[in-house]
Amino acid sequence: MSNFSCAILAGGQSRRFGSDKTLAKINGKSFTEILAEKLCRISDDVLIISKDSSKFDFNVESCRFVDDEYEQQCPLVGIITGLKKCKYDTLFVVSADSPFININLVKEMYKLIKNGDVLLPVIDGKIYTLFGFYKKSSLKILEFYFEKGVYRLLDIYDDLNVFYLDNLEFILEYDKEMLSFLNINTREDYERAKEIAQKSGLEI
Ligand SMILES: Nc1nc2c(ncn2[C@@H]2O[C@H](COP(=O)(O)OP(=O)(O)OP(=O)(O)O)[C@@H](O)[C@H]2O)c(=O)[nH]1
Repeated sequence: MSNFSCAILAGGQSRRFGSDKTLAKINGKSFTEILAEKLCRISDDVLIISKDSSKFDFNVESCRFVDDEYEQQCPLVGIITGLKKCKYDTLFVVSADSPFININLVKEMYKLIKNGDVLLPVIDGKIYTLFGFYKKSSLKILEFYFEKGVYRLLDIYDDLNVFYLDNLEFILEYDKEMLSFLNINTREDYERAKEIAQKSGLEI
């Protein structure tokens, strides 16, 4: 087991999806449950963070359901809640709409964290804010911005020591198809995800 906690952010509004996407299923399991099962293989402290944990109807060993500390709707709230409640100093953060994450990539990324506050992958210039590691050392700054009403993560990183993992080869070594970065935002994304799961026979 690794020495980091994991937070599955499952508290969004799913406006583009049209219904709560964190409960949408592939092969009979919700995205959230698929992620919980994967992450509990690499961490003994997995938090499923949402606005109302009673919406979930599954249980996975070493996973805890946690309610957001604040009512505002944004991933920043989920991250702050996770950092306050997690057992380890380092928290892997992932959005609940990414059921295809590769846990070997997550483990290898963790090894790259040295003294920084945050580690985030960058692909084709895009920063993946919800597939990365956040240390407890980032909490004060995150809360400071939240209290000022700045909720957009990209507006906060300048004040944190962020390690940007801008190394495509490294990522491809563990996740050839880069499915870790596939977010399911719309119904079209959902249909595509079901096809991917079926075609590749992927263990998702
Ligand atoms: N815990 C928690 N997670 C959140 C919150 N807001 C968004 N998330 C999660 O953050 C991830 C990214 O959210 P988005 O896809 O940008 O937003 P969304 O509200 O889910 O979807 P849209 O309404 O279509 O933008 C998703 O996994 C959400 O469930 C929040 O307030 N609390």
